[in-house]
Amino acid sequence: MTTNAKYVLALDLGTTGNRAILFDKQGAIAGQVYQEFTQHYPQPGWLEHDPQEIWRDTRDCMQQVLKDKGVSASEIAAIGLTVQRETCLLWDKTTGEPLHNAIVWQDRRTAARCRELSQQGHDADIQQRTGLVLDAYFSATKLEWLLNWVRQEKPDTNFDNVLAGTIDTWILWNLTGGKVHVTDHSNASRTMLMNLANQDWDHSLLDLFGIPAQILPQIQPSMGLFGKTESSLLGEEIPIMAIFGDQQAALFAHGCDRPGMLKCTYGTGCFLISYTGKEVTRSGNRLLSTVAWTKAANGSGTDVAFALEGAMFTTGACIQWLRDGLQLIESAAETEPLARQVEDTNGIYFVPALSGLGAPHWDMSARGAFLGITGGVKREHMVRAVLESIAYQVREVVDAMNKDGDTPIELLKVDGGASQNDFLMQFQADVLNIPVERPAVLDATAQGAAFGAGLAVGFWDDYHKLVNQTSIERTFEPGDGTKVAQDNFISWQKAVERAKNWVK
Ligand SMILES: Nc1ncnc2c1ncn2[C@@H]1O[C@H](COP(=O)(O)OP(=O)(O)O)[C@@H](O)[C@H]1O
Ligand SMILES: O=P(O)(O)OC[C@H](O)CO
Repeated sequence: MTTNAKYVLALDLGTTGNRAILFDKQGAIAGQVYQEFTQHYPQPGWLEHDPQEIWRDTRDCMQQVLKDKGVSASEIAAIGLTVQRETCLLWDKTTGEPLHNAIVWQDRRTAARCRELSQQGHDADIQQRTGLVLDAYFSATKLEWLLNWVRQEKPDTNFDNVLAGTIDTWILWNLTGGKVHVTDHSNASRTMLMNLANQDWDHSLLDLFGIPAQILPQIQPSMGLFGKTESSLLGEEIPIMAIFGDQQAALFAHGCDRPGMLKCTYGTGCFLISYTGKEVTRSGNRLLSTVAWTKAANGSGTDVAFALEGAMFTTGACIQWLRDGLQLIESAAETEPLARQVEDTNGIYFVPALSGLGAPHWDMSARGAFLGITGGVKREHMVRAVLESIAYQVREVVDAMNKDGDTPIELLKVDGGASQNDFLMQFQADVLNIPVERPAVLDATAQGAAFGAGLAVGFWDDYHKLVNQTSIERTFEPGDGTKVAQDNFISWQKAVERAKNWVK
């Protein structure tokens, strides 16, 4: 680390947009640049991203934030990278060209393949090995699909030149000028190809999905040196010192490093994660066992922290759909005043299953629905019903976590883009009947990546001091709406049952 290091640079590459954020020595945001990017929907239930667009935006955001703030590369101690998980791609290492768009975690094109694997009796074995529920959400069947597509559409492809990876691996490879092909344990644990017991690629699963081991990246601890940026990128080499899946990064930023501590991130989807300790904990209620983060142990080996997770696929994505699909609103922020203009939803319920349902249902064939529409329903009711449905989903996952754990959840720590919606947060506190605590820095994913990188490079030295200085901006206490919200939750669950198994 250079002596004049003043910042850590976090690259937070989400499903909706990419961000570069500078964090100063106090752990506060010193500057940021954000760019939303294109969602490609080639068929119903499919979703792709252009990997080159993600890389270009990442590079531009990085260069722009330095320029805006007049910061030089020598002032950056390290880079921390955090990404949307499971989304994966193949590329040619000689040309750097992707062979196909990246298939996004929300994409359901491999649902039939998952059902086939389930009929063949693979569920329990896959869950035992990976901690995950057999579902199209994870990378394994997406990579299988991509490989089959290449074999069919580009039969001359030389697979010795093909590399595979999740978004962290793709960006790391580009940041390092094509030198480093690596991922970290938190991202690898979401591929459905990593064995939780030894945190390495599971060869029987690679065989099952027909994935050649040599195209996969090496797996490294989440905190430690991954490589250095190519000097032409920012003027000087900068070490990349941390990589996390974005949801695990947020857990790290919230200081959740003791069993029972948990957080919920409200982004494109909602992800409730609870730190469980140094051993794998298994859920009896269809939650995922996953790696929280890892670091090289003193001496030898790796220290591994595990978590339980409830993943809800489309929450902020439904707000984007109101804006871009239905064109019912002009901005996400507008949902709050609109929802407040009406007393209730006028009897309608929204099922936010735009990409099927994740935890605790795991129904790949559920689809979104408005139920209970009558002639008096206005756009304000529809907007309100969408916001309420986000909170109801979180309630279902909190219920599942409560069934799994010995101690009931008494507080929900939140973050993410949609957590800035006060109406939603108050409704969340009401429907859970517990307080909801919102930090001043809503981008906990970026903060987690920065903290991991800064601690690994010695820019900061005390994790607990760092996370404790993050201030709470507001706590939402359960209010007058609690009884009604809880009654309506029961009706909403009935609506969800109607929308399940929709696509045959
Ligand atoms: N005020 C708001 N009310 C509701 N949703 C919001 C609000 N602001 C942002 N969002 C939603 O939050 C999401 C973006 O949050 P972010 O944490 O950046 O997501 P990601 O990391 O998935 O890209 C978008 O889906 C957007 O619609
Ligand atoms: O893009 P986000 O922040 O909603 O996160 C996406 C998750 O990582 C998908 O598992």
